Amino acid sequence: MGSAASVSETTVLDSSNMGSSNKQGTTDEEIEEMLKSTLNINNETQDVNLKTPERKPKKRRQVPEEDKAIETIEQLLKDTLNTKKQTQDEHSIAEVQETYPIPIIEPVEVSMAFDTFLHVDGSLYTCFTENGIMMYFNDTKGIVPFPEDWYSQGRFINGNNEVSSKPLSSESKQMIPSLVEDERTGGLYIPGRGMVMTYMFEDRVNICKYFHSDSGTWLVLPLQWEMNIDFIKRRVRQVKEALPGLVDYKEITAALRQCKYDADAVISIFLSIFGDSLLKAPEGMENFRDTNYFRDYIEKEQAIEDLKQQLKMKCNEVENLLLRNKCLQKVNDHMSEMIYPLTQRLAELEIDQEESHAKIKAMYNQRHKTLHGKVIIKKAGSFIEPEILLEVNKITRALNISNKELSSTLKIRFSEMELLMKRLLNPVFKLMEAALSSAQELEDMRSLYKKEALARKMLYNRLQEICGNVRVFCRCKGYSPTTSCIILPSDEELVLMYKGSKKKFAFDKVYSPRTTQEEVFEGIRPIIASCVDGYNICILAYGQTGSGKTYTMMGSEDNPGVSIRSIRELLHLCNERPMITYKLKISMLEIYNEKLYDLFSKIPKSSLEIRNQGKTVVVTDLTEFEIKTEEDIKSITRLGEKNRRVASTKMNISSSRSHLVLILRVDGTDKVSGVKSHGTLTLCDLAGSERISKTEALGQRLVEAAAINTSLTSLSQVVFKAIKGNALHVPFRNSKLTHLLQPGLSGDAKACVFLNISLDVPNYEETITTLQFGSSVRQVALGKATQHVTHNTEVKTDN
Ligand SMILES: Nc1ncnc2c1ncn2[C@@H]1O[C@H](COP(=O)(O)OP(=O)(O)OP(=O)(O)O)[C@@H](O)[C@H]1O
Repeated sequence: MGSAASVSETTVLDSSNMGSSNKQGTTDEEIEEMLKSTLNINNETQDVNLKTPERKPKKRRQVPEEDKAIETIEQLLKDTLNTKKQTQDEHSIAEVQETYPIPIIEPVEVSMAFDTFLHVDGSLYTCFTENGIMMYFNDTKGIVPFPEDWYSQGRFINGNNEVSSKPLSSESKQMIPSLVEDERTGGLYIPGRGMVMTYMFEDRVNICKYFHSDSGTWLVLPLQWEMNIDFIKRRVRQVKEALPGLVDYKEITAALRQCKYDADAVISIFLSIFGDSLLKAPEGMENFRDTNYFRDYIEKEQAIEDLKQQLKMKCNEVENLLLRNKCLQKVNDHMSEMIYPLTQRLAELEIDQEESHAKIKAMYNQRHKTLHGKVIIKKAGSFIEPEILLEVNKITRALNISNKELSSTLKIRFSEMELLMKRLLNPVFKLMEAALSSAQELEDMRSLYKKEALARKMLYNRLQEICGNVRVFCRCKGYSPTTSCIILPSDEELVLMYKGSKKKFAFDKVYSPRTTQEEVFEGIRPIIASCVDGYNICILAYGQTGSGKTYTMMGSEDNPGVSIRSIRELLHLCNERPMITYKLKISMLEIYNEKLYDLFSKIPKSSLEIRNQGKTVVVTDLTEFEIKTEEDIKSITRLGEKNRRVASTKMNISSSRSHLVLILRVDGTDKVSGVKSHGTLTLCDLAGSERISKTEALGQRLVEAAAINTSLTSLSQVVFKAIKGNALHVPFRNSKLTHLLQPGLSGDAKACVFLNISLDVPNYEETITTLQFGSSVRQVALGKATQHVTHNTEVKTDN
C-alpha cells in the first residue's frame, strides 16, 4: 500500500478490472502492456501535479476500492516478477526494473488533491483537479467536469483539510514536522472513522465573558449560561438548521466556543467527522427538545414577568373603563336632574296656557255692542271697557307667543338630550362589554400566571435538587502554624493530619479562618429564596464547644451571623414582591435535657409539647412575634438572648449544653392568583458535640451530655434516612430536636449543615468526629450524582 502512488479514479477502476482477470492465463505481452500502462498513468499523474503548481500537492482521501485495486496491482506485479524469475532465469528483477523503471521498490510519492463538495440538496461529491479542470465522480457517468453553476449551489467542506492517501502510521506521524511527541499528541476513536490522531495546538480563540462587578474582572461564562446569549443562540440555531442530526445544544455551543464562534467552521468540522448522516434528524428525535433547565428557568421567569406586566396593564385598563363608566353615569344623572324641572315647568306652562285660553273664550262670549258702536263686554253682571279688553288680548297673544317659543325651545332641548343619550348609550354598552371581556381576560391571565408561577417554583426546586438538597459547609476557626493539624488545599477540600496519617475530606465549601461572616452567608443566600416560595429550609451548626457555632449562626450585633442575615434577606425578598402579601413570624426556643423552653415567653414555661399537625409540627403555646422591620429583628433576638441568659442562670445551664432553635414562618398570599404559600426557616445552633468521655462529666453534667448525645445521634440517623428518601421509617421522634426539625429535614425541604471545627491539634478527636459526620451527610446527599462525590481517602504517609 505504502509503495503505491496515488492514481486517478479511472485508473483504479481499470486496475481493479485487471486484478480480477485470471493471473495464470496472462501472457508476457499482456503483463508488459499492463506495466507500461501503469507506468504511463503514473507519469500522467505526475504531469497533472506539475501542470497545477499553484496547488500544494495534497494527500488523497483513502477510498477502499482504490486501496483494493492498488493492492491487486502490487500483488500482480510481485506475482509477475516471481513467475518471471521462476520461468525465465535470464530476466532478473533488476532487469525488469531496468526495463521498466516503475517505483515499486522505491516508490515515488505522487499525490492528488481531493475535495468534498456538499451540494445544497444534501449530496456529497468527491472532486479533484485534472489538467487544471475541476472534475467530480458521478455515480452514473463516472468522472465528469464539475458544473460551473454548482459553485453557487453548495460548498467544498474539506477544502483545507489534506487527507492522507495512507492511514497514519507511527512513521507518518513522525513525518508531520510541527508535532512533537509529548502529552499534546493523542488519539481518539470516532465512530465510523476509527482512531484519529489528535494534537493540542496553541491557538487564540474568542471567549465569551461576563463582567463580575464585585471583583471588577471579566470572568468566563459557564457553558450553560453562555448558551442563553442571543448571539450564541443564533449561531447554535444556524448549526442546528444546517445539521439537524446534531441534538446536543451544549455540544454545539462547546464546538462554537472552540471555533471562534464561526458556525460554518463548526458545520464543516461536524460534517467532516460524521459525514452526511447529520443532515437528517435522528429517527424519533425530530421533535427533540434540549433539556436545559437553566434556560427553561430563565425563560419561565421572563414569561412570568411579561404576564405580570400584561396583567398590570389589563388591571389598569379595567380600572380606567370603570372610571369612565362612573363618569358617564354621573353625566347621565346630571342630565336627568336637569330634565326633571324642565318637564315640570313645561307642564305648568301648558296648564297656564289652557287657563288663559279658557278665560279669553269666556271674555269673547260676554262681549256686547254699545249704542255708540263701542264694544262692551259683560262679565259677571258688569261691563269691561273695550280698551282693557284689547290690552288683555294683546297680553294674551304675547303670552301665547312666549309659550310657543318656550315649548319649541324645550322640544329642541329634549331632542338634543335624546341625541346625547343615544350617543352616550353606545359607549356605555361598549364599556360594559369591554369590562366583561377584560374580566374574562383577567381571569385567563390569572390562571396562566398561576400555572407559570407553579412551573417556576418546580423548575427552581429541580435546579436546587440538581445542585443537591443538602449542602455541607465546613468553617475553620483559629490558626496557629505550629499547632495546626489541618491543610486547606482548595475551597472544597480539607486534609487532616495527625501522627503521620492524612485524611482528606471534601465538602460543598470549606471556609478558612479568614472568611468573613458576609462571605459565609453568601453560600446559603440562594437557599433562603426558596423559603419565600413556600419551602422548608433548615440550617444547622454542628461542632464541639467553642468551635464557632454561635459565632456562625448568631454572630455579634455589629457583625451578625447567618441567622440575622437570613431574616434580613427574608424581609428584603418579601418586600421585593409587591404582588404577594407576606407575613413573617419568629419564635425562639431552647432544648435542654430533652425539654423545650420558650425564649420569648415572659413567664418561663416549664416545658413545651410538640404535636404533629398534618405534615407540619406545632409547638403548643409557643410565643410568636411578627417581624416587619430590621429593628424588629434586633429587639426580638435581644429579648430571646436575655431570656436565655436568665434561664441559664436559674437552671445552672451552660449555653453550649443546649440547642438553640429559631423558627421563622413565612406565609404568603398572591394578590393576583390568591395562591397561598407557607415556608419555614429553621436555624439551629446545636449543643457542643464533644463526647461524654472527653468532658468527664458527672451528675447533672452527665445527664446533659447523655441528652445531647441522644439528640445528635438521632440527628445523624434522621439526616441519613430522610435524605436518602427511601427509608420506610425515619425516626424523627427519637429526640425532641429531630422531632422539631422534621419539616426542615423531610420531603422537598432543603438543609444546610455548617461543620464548625477548630484547627488546633488538641481538638483532633473532636474535629475528626465532626468532619466524619459532615462527610457522611454529604455522601448520602449527593448519592444521585456520583460523579460529584469525592470519597474520603485515607493515605498513610511514608514517614
Ligand atoms: N470564625 C471566627 N472568627 C473569629 N472569632 C471566632 C470565630 N469563630 C468563633 N470565634 C470566637 O470563638 C469564641 C467561641 O465561639 P462560639 O461561642 O461561637 O463557639 P460555639 O461553638 O458556639 O461554642 P458553644 O458550644 O460553647 O456555644 C467566641 O469568642 C467567638 O467570638
